[in-house]
Amino acid sequence: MSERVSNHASPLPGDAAATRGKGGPTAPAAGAASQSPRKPFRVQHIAQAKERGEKLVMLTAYDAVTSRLLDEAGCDMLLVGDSVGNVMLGLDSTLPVELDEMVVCTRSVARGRQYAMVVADLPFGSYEAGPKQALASAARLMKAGANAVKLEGGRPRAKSVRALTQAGVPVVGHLGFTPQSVNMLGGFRVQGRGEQAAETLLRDALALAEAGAVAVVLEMVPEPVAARVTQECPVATIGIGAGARCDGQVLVWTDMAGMTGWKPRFAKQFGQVGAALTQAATDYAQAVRTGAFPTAEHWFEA
Ligand SMILES: Nc1nc2c(c(=O)[nH]1)N[C@@H](CNc1ccc(C(=O)N[C@@H](CCC(=O)O)C(=O)O)cc1)CN2
Ligand SMILES: CC(C)(CO)C(=O)C(=O)O
Ligand SMILES: [Mg+2]
Repeated sequence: MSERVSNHASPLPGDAAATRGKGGPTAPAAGAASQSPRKPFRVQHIAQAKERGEKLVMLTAYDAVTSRLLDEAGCDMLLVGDSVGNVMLGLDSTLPVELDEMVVCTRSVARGRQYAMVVADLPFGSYEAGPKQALASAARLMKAGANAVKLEGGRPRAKSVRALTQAGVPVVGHLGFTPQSVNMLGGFRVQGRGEQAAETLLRDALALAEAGAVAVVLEMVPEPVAARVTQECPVATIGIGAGARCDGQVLVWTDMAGMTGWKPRFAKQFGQVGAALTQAATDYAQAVRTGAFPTAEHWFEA
């Protein structure tokens, strides 16, 4: 059985914590005798998935603890998104996020996972000046443990995508609504509506693929347009608010897990982790105040 299929087998069976970190990245999961062991998801598996019609699964992650949990869930790729600005830093856009901050998050996520491929966003201002700047910034993310970088934009980025690719840095593109350009795009709006805009989007995707991009994220693109790009573009598309006919899907993990009250319309809550966390903290607070915690098992005798 192929490597790729094994990545779709259920994640670490049994007690994942017990097997974690003991045998290195290709260690077979305990009790998986009939299945081939899960192997690290690598760049060639992206093309393999598109070819076979197997969906790519990507979530964002910003720290080691979350990285470990999402890796155990069987995610193919973890995106260290500049959405860390919105989600973790309390900002209202991704623009203020610094490369130094992305480096810290990337290092944390890379340490937390075992199998998932780590893709790190190049933040606003760290690559737009051209291939030299893009390579210098990407190198910092790769040294921090990223396996690929993501950058926003189409044809104007083609030269940089080529330079990074030739330097050994896999690049994921990002088209449609590109949050770093929110000021130019005039708000959080669907992109690629209308024949001409759709054509532009397709040309941008083809240019990124031609320049060596290994995948392209499509954000807030009309469903039929994303489907057409997916069909005509030789590299995998990963959609967010772009319909089900993309080669894969990505969501911001806190949106997916139900950590916040607000979420974009394109996100779905697959759990109520926010409510669970609040409940746990409420129980803790009550236990402290009533003296129910700690008890002897949590303290030390002389
Ligand atoms: N947490 C969260 N933060 C994010 C993203 C995310 O994925 N989730 N992704 C990036 C930003 N992208 C968006 C995309 C859309 C919106 C948005 O505000 N959408 C409105 C309006 C959309 C419309 O109809 O035009 C809605 O109701 O869904 C906000 C940030 C970075 N920050
Ligand atoms: C997931 C995605 C594509 C949303 O804009 C992203 O780039 C991020 O989280 O930073
Ligand atoms: Mg981003």
